[in-house]
Amino acid sequence: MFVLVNLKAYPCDPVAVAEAARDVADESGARIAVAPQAAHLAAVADTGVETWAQHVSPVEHGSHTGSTLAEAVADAGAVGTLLNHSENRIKLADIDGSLVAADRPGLETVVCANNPDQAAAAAALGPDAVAVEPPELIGGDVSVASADPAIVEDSAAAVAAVDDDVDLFCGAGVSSGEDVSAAADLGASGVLLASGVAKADDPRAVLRDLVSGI
Ligand SMILES: O=C(CO)COP(=O)(O)O
Repeated sequence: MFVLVNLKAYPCDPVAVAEAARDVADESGARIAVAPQAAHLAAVADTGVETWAQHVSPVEHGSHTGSTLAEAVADAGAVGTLLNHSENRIKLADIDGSLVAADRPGLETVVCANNPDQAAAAAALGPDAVAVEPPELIGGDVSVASADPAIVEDSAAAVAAVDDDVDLFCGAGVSSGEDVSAAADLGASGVLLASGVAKADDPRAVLRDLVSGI
């Protein structure tokens, strides 16, 4: 199971979380990545943790003020990017364009979706993975795997029906090893989470618990 920690715009110390994630990945052998603010990518990557961007724009080098260029996030040390997060929805054509952009410097890609139909549509665009995250459960205390197990199972089936090579991740409310195991049992091969780590008093302890069942 891949554990992808999205720091969103939370007021945590991205380097401290990254160091904890790096250490827990090293000691457990689990795959853990951290997706900080774009401005913090280099500092996070310098810790040695696997580093992801939260978004890249559907643009090439050129006159695109305010964009997040895929090559720039890769230069800063990112190896993957989220796209179409529930809090940063983009048009279908732009998801496609951002996937093309991410592919240029070889970034791995996870496209977020609200439900199985969107997961299937996202899978058709050929990302490495689709992450299903019901918006109403994001930031809450109850994991998607216990609150809505069917959405994970149905999304896994929907994605597999479109393209067997696309992985299915899930997220929203994931904060414990039990949640990660439950997600795996439902057919997910990764989890996407944020507040459980970014808002924790002791992110290292939460990360250790998250990977305890992997
Ligand atoms: O949106 C999410 C991860 O990208 C999920 O957020 P929470 O883990 O805070 O529910």
